[in-house]
Amino acid sequence: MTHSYTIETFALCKEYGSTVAVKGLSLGVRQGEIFGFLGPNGAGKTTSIKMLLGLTAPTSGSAKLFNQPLGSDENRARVGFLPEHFRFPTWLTGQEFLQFSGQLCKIKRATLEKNMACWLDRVGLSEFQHAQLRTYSKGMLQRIGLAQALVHDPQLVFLDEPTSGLDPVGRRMVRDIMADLREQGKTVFLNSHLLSEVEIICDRVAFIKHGEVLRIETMSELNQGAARVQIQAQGCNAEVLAGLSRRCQVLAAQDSHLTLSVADLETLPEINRYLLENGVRVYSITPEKISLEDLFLQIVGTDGGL
Ligand SMILES: Nc1ncnc2c1ncn2[C@@H]1O[C@H](COP(=O)(O)OP(=O)(O)OP(=O)(O)O)[C@@H](O)[C@H]1O
Repeated sequence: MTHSYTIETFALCKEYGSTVAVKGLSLGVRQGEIFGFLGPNGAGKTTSIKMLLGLTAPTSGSAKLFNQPLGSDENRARVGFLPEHFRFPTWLTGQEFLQFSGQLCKIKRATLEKNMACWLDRVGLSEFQHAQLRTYSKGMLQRIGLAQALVHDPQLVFLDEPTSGLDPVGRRMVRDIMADLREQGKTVFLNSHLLSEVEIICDRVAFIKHGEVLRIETMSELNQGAARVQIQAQGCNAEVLAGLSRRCQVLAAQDSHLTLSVADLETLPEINRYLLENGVRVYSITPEKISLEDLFLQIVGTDGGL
């Protein structure tokens, strides 16, 4: 199956003096996916986004957005960006701010008017559109920042910690917006430390550390893949345990409690059948999915990135 890549990077590097912020980043982000970009503090996530946006030049390597070199004028209007630390023009009202952002992308006035009303409503700020941004709360600024990233109807949006400062309702709103964008065939590049949210919404995730991609995972495969399994059963003798070990990894076996590690949840029916055929009385089989947080710590380590 061929994929059309919205983002492709080829050994992208960025050095600041002796600091290597990004070290040979190579990845492809497909059109219509929500791609999570995960890594510890200082891993090079923001620097990578800045290079992709043409805000800072790579030291070496290259990248393409929509099959065009970085920084092309044409791409600028196709891309939206919500930075982590936005310096908002606080003297503007919410509406003026969206108008200004939309005008920078040179979209037609009538389209901009329509999009502004739509996004102000979607982020729950219609009522506050005529108030200056200086009067907005942290969460309201985050909401208007998101509307700003989307008001020109971009094909690709970079969201850097979009839910920081948002209440649970706001977080759900951001997730729903991302899901809608995907539905419309748009691409979302999400930089977030909130792994419980990433887990729910992303299609694929890249783990980076010290400016390098350590691993790329497909979330659906992760959800169906390896798991730890707790089994309550009676009658498991040494012979049965030896047979089990040929089918999966037996992590612990105590009295009537077994802990197994399986490479694929698909092996569970076979394990159940094997136990029953050998006279074991099975009371429960409970798979425990490996959380994205566990995987993050496993791949990136617990030492942090700094
Ligand atoms: N303008 C700069 N000048 C010098 N060093 C920089 C600059 N910007 C980033 N760095 C360094 O590059 C490395 C990567 O920083 P970056 O901000 O990309 O990390 P990050 O993954 O976004 O981190 P966080 O999760 O903390 O936001 C860090 O070591 C940082 O100190």
